[in-house]
Amino acid sequence: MSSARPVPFLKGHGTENDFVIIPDPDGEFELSKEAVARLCDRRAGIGGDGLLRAVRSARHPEARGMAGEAEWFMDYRNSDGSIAEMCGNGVRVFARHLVRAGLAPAGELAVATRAGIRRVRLAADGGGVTVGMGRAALPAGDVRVTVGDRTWPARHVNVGNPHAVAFVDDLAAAGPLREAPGVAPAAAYPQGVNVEFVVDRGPRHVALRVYERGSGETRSCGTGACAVMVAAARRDGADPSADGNPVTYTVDVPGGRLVISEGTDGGIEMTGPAVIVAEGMLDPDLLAV
Ligand SMILES: N[C@@H](CCC[C@H](N)C(=O)O)C(=O)O
Repeated sequence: MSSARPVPFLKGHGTENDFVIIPDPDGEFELSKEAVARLCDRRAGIGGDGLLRAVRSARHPEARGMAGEAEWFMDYRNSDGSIAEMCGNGVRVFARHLVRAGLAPAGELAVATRAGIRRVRLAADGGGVTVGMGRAALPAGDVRVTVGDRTWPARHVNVGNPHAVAFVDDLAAAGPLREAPGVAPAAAYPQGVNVEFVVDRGPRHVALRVYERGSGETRSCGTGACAVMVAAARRDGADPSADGNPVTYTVDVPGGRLVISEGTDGGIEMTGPAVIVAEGMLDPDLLAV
């Protein structure tokens, strides 16, 4: 242990997509890729699908321009230490942490992310958390997802981060997902991609498995669930901005359930749980890797 002070951390999850949270209001910590991977390691660290660093927007170069609207910046990292634009489950957990720690009032709060500002609604005493996830973009062009000798057509959906959504007959058909599925054409996703496999469960009710860029298969992905909702709505002929009616889908993930709506302005809202399960102190050497 070095002479540096221990560093506070928390652990939380949203539909079992789990995160290490590092409060860093003044942006003091240089978190290397290696340090994040170590913290997210389930044996050598705390363990998590990703890491959320809570920095005041005014103290982070990527968020300074949003500081007037959003006091806090969610610096999100995948478990391999790579940076991502946005995390839908993470932003709910992030908001839960801020309110629980008295750093933001319950009600509506704006969070700065690399994909822009996200507005989150939550009560002080727990319950579901609702996030305005912005609009989805659906770039044209055919995309295909391959696992072993199976290939499925997929829909390219961007909800701040990139997704390939494949409708399948059976979630087990994707196999154990120990490796990233193949996605073609690679040029469609120059920064890599998150892949969702989806089955129908009933009218406007789907279930998914996800292989996340930078984290592998996880128990849930909030942005992935939003991408799936939009892909399912378009497949089902529902386009709220063209039809004038909002559309709501229930999206089951291995770790729980998310409810997702697309409004007539194209804005997506996601509601789901956000739980803090532990807090403690880290050996500062872990951050210095
Ligand atoms: N689990 C997240 C998504 C995290 C980022 C993703 N792996 C990426 O690299 O884009 C979610 O809940 O949205």
